[in-house]
Amino acid sequence: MADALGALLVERFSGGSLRLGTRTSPMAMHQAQRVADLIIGRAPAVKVELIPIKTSADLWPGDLSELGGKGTFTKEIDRALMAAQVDIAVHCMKDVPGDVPLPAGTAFGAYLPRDDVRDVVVTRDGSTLADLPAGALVGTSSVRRRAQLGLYRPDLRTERIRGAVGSRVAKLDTDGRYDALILACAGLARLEMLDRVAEVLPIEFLPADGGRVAMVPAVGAGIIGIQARTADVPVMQLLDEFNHQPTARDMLAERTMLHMLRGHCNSPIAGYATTTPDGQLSLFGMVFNRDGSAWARSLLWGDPGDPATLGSRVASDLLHQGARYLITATRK
Ligand SMILES: NCc1[nH]cc(CCC(=O)O)c1CC(=O)O
Repeated sequence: MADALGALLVERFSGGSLRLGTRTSPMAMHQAQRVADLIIGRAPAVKVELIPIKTSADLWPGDLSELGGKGTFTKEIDRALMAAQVDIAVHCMKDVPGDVPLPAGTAFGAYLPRDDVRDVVVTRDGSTLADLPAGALVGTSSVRRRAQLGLYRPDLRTERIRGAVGSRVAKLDTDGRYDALILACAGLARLEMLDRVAEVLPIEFLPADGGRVAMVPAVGAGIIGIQARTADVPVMQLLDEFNHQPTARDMLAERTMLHMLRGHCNSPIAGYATTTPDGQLSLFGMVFNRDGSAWARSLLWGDPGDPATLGSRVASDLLHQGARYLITATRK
């Protein structure tokens, strides 16, 4: 069979290379290389070039909420994509804002199969959260993680820690300030640092589980999305071949919920969709106040053919429970 798309891509990039925009951290570069390898595997005649782009979030050492919040991880890359300085952009979906529309004329054409969604505990000596005494200091910049720690372990203290994942772990090891970090399992896996995982946190609180701290994942956790210009037909067709349907379903359910909650980047919102063994799509959503002492939660099932409806049902349920109040109360 003639490879029509292959030929189309060769023609499209005959004058140069397919340029892939990415953030510059080791984790981002690893993800970008994964996407580059996929493209090279599919269309070996097309040259692929990684274009590392520093975003305002990477350049700003302080609190992200002071930077204006919206899209600090994506703004500069969005701009390069719209100006056709890059042809695709690779993002952690967790970092793509839910309260602003995607830049006009761009869309996520592919989601790669979802990686582990769970958060993990990293300590110097491998001790778990249960081992940490009252007053121990946990490093995390995530309002979602802080609220859930507050809900289950209000005796622990938390403090913001920023920077690339590898440098956070180095800081934990060397400066003795933090007793533990909470990080994404997927990020550590991409950095080949899974040996540092002291405890994988469950995504649900189960008394039978010894009452361990639960961490409902962030919307989009473990999902790499590939964005392109919708008018760029050959590229959009290529992305469509890479798109993993079950992951795309999860993503649509979770992000519909996030849009309807109008969550800003500083709102403690968690959401996790998955296909259950009986073929239904489930979505678990939670919204917290800052210290986790107040929250709303919803778990609903729906038709896997219509993830958006499930997302909006869970959002409505959360809104009926006062989610909007929780979100506005956490806005700075
Ligand atoms: N906010 C940073 C960020 N964005 C995505 C990941 C990990 C990979 C993922 O969940 O997609 C991380 C690191 C972390 O939270 O520890």
